[in-house]
Amino acid sequence: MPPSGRPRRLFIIVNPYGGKRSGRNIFQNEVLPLIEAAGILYTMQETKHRLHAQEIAHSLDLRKYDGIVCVSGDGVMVEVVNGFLQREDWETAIKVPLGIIPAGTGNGMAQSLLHAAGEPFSISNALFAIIRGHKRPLDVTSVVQGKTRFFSVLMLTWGLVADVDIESEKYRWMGSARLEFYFLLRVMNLRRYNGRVIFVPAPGYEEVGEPVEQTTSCKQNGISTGSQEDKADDRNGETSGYPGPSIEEADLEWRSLSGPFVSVWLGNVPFASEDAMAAPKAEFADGYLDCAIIRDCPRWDVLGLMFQMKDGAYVNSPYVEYFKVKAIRIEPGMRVGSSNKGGIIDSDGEVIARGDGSRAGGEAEHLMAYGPPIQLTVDQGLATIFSPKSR
Ligand SMILES: Nc1ncnc2c1ncn2[C@@H]1O[C@H](COP(=O)(O)OP(=O)(O)OP(=O)(O)O)[C@@H](O)[C@H]1O
Repeated sequence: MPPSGRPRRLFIIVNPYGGKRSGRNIFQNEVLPLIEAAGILYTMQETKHRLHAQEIAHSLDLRKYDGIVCVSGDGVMVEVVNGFLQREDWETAIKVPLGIIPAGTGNGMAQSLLHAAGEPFSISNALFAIIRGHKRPLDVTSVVQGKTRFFSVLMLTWGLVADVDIESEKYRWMGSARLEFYFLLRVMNLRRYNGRVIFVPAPGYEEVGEPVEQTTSCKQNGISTGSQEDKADDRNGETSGYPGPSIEEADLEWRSLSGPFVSVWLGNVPFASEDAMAAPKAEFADGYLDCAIIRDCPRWDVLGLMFQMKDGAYVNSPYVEYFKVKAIRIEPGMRVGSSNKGGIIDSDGEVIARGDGSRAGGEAEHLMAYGPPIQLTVDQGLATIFSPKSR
């Protein structure tokens, strides 16, 4: 990379399938002319299937490029992060700057970056950020259950939001109205999930929830902690690459909130999509996750909260508990009134656990089981992302 920080050589991954299937057009008509005018050399590759971007990021010769740009939704960029962190040379790989040109349904990262710099959401603004070469560090969250890991840079949802996002897929023929339609259906028949979240609060949030007696260790809960022992297991076992941050249980003050929950939303960046500011106080590299949790809430108030999502004002409601954590463990339970129906846990658009007894047509087996605890730990500023210069 030249001293100016401007990239000279980029690897560009285009998802022709995401969003309105416009990735290829956006690349040809909006990205290519500006990349060429800026004198940037590039290699372009279209994704051919799910997890293709992860495979590319896992095997690419990164010495040849100053950055990897995704013309896609958030999902493909998250695959790239996971591919980087599964490499033997993950420590170098994860420092390769990522760029995002919004071409998906969920464009939360692009909107978060542009909004933070006071710039309107547009493809050209996202592209200028990459060409200018400004960068910022980005937190990476390790989502862990036993020896299974997923790396997230955006969010994790359990309860109402995950149910609406995932279960409304069957109404895709409605276009974007499917989300509002299904949300209304869910509000009229509001589900609440039993369970508990335990967490290490960020400074300033030490009073949230109840203190937890530290008698159960992560190990007993089936959580791999990134300890020396786990790192040895990783070397011998199926996992190579980044083992996740190390957390020393005994030194941490854990607190808890018990369900039932209507919605649990954990965010690393402010926007979940172009028009949903789910975590208004989230920062890219503060080393914390923002939690917005709704427990008891009358159903028509839930509806009101959704109308205040655009600018993040919903977090001021007395029905929303909003706080920051360094680590959080979700212990997901069954729906209130049911002994066998659990919910959905979705991280960065990927269903990672599903306890509702169904598997949508063609959906791959889920990464994690619904029921055992799932732990999230944040690694401050581990990744790097091209970003418009902050104000
Ligand atoms: N050629 C392809 N065929 C099918 N799926 C693909 C292809 N290329 C990528 N994918 C998958 O498409 C999914 C969504 O991609 P992307 O991140 O671009 O959009 P999104 O906004 O997250 O989701 P979507 O627009 O599909 O709702 C990813 O899980 C990715 O693995």
